Amino acid sequence: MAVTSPANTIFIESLNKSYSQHTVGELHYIIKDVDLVVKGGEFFVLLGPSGCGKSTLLNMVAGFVSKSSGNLRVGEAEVGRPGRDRAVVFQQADSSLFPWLTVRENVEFGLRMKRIPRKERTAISDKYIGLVGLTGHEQKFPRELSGGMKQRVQLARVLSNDPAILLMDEPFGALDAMTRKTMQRELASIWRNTDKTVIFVTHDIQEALMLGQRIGIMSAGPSSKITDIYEVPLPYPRDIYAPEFHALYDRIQSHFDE
Ligand SMILES: Nc1ncnc2c1ncn2[C@@H]1O[C@H](COP(=O)(O)OP(=O)(O)OP(=O)(O)O)[C@@H](O)[C@H]1O
Repeated sequence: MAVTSPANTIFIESLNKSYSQHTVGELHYIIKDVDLVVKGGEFFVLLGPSGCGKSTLLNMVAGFVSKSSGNLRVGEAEVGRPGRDRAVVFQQADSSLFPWLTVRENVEFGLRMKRIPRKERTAISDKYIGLVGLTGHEQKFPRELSGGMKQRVQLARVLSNDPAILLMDEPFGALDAMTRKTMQRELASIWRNTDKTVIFVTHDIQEALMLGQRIGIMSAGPSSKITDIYEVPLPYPRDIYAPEFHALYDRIQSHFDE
C-alpha cells in the first residue's frame, strides 16, 4: 500500500490564475482562491465540469503554467517550473510518443537521456512494460498499437522515470469503455504498489470513484475553486455494484444537478 511521504506532499494555498481581458480591461480568473493539500502517496482526483480549470490547475502543479498569485509547493520546494519529481500523463498518447521509436525505445527514452547504462535500462523497461501488460509488444511501433496500448506505453514511460508525483489529465478519456475499465484497475494496482502521489483529472464520477482516495469537486468556472472534498473509504479494487459506491455516486452527482 502507498505510504505517506511529506516530501511528495503538494501544498496549494490561495492559488489564483487569471488572464487579463484586453477588451474590457479586467482580470478573468480561471481559478480563484484554491486551497488544497494532497498528501504524499495519496491518490487524489480532481472532478469538475468541462472548462472549469482542472487542466489549468494540474498544469500549474506540473510547472507548465505559472501562477498569478498564491502559494504552490511540493514538500519544501516552491513550484515554478517542471521538474523530474513530477510527470504528466496526457489524454492523447499520440502526441507524447515518438512514432519512429519502438515501444521499448519509447519507454527507455528518459532513461537514455539520464545516461542509464543499457543493462539497467532494459531491466527497468522490462519491469514497467510488464506492469502495464505490454510484454511481447516491445518491438512494435506506435502505429502498430491500439489507443489503449499507446496509453499504456505512455504510462510505462512515465513510470520508468520514477517520478514521485504523477499528474494525469483525463488519461483514459479517449479510450473505449472496456479498455478504460481495465486501465483504471491497472492504474489503481500500480499505484498501490508504489509510493507515488497522484492527481488525476476527470469529469467522470464513476472513474473518480474507481480510483480516488479523495475526490475534490471543482465548481464551474470562471473563478473556479474546490468546493467540496469527498473521502472514498472503499477498498480496492472498487466494486461499482457496492451500495456504498452508489450512495457516493449519487451524493457527488447532486453537486452537478444543482
Ligand atoms: N492561455 C489562456 N488564456 C485564456 N484563457 C485560458 C487559457 N488557457 C485556458 N483558458 C481558459 O481556462 C478555462 C479552463 O480551461 P481548462 O482547460 O483548465 O479546463 P478543464 O476543466 O480542464 O476543461 P476540460 O475538462 O474541457 O478539459 C477555459 O475557459 C479556458 O478557455
